[in-house]
Amino acid sequence: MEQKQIKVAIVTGGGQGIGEAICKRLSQDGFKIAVADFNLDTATSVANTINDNGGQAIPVQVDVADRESVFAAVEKTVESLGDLHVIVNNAGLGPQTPIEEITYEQYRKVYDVNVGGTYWGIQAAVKAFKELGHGGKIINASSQAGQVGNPGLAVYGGTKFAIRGITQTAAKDLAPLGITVNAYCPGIVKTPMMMGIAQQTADEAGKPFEWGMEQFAKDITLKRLSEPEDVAACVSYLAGPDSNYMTGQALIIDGGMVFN
Ligand SMILES: NC(=O)C1=CN([C@@H]2O[C@H](COP(=O)(O)OP(=O)(O)OC[C@H]3O[C@@H](n4cnc5c(N)ncnc54)[C@H](O)[C@@H]3O)[C@@H](O)[C@H]2O)C=CC1
Ligand SMILES: CC(=O)C(C)=O
Repeated sequence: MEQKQIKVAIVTGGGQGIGEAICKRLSQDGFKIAVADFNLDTATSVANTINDNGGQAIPVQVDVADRESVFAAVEKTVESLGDLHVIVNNAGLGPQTPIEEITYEQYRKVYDVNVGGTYWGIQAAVKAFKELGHGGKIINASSQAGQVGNPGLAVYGGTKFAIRGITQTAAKDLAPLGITVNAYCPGIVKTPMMMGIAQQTADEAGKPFEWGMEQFAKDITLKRLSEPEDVAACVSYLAGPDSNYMTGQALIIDGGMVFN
């Protein structure tokens, strides 16, 4: 029987929402976790909860839009936790940006975090995997909004389509190094980001919050909003050994958002 080896994962945007659920789930799966977030307070709170529950976690402050900051976060993870096997490039921004009102600043900010953060996370992880002398798993956050156009989300959706393309390309580039690269595409998940998008949509139409959420939730096949833990369960599969022969894929969570 194969010996269970303790593995190490870094999760960006781990301080709240989907990233927090991923940190907690991968800890339950036996990973040591670096909870990496722009917000050190929330990262520390998530790491403390994991440690209080018998896991091993450290908080790491990172700005994923800043290449040096991402490399430093990955280096700190390896120094503190002894290894690195998985990076989850989860941090993202999702503002509503009606097409005629997109500004240069909005476009730059969202692309720097969502797309830049994915490039830098991939590069920093590859450097660490090479130095450690083994392969690894890179997991990127796309979205159902990276499969189909969503109203008012031209900037965000553009980044999430880009992340699918980067995932496919990196999978081919990195396969010779024993590194797999996959993405997860959540539907509509109960997190602060999604609440913000629904509120902004409602405000722009002069309608209540529930109407704003319904614009995104009406096509969900399973007829309920996704919990962050639903997404974390899929990421658990991508981070674990059962997905070893899978690369370049974008795992769609609630296909109904896409196939309706
Ligand atoms: N909530 C949803 O319905 C969906 C979310 N997603 C994706 O899942 C990922 C997580 O989303 P949520 O948990 O909903 O978001 P959220 O807004 O609730 O949490 C995002 C986390 O990322 C951190 N963050 C933001 N900018 C950062 C930066 N520059 N450097 C480091 N950390 C930064 C924030 O501090 C926060 O803790 C995002 O990539 C998002 O695009 C995809 C599909 C649906
Ligand atoms: C936030 C998001 O990814 C949506 C609406 O698909």
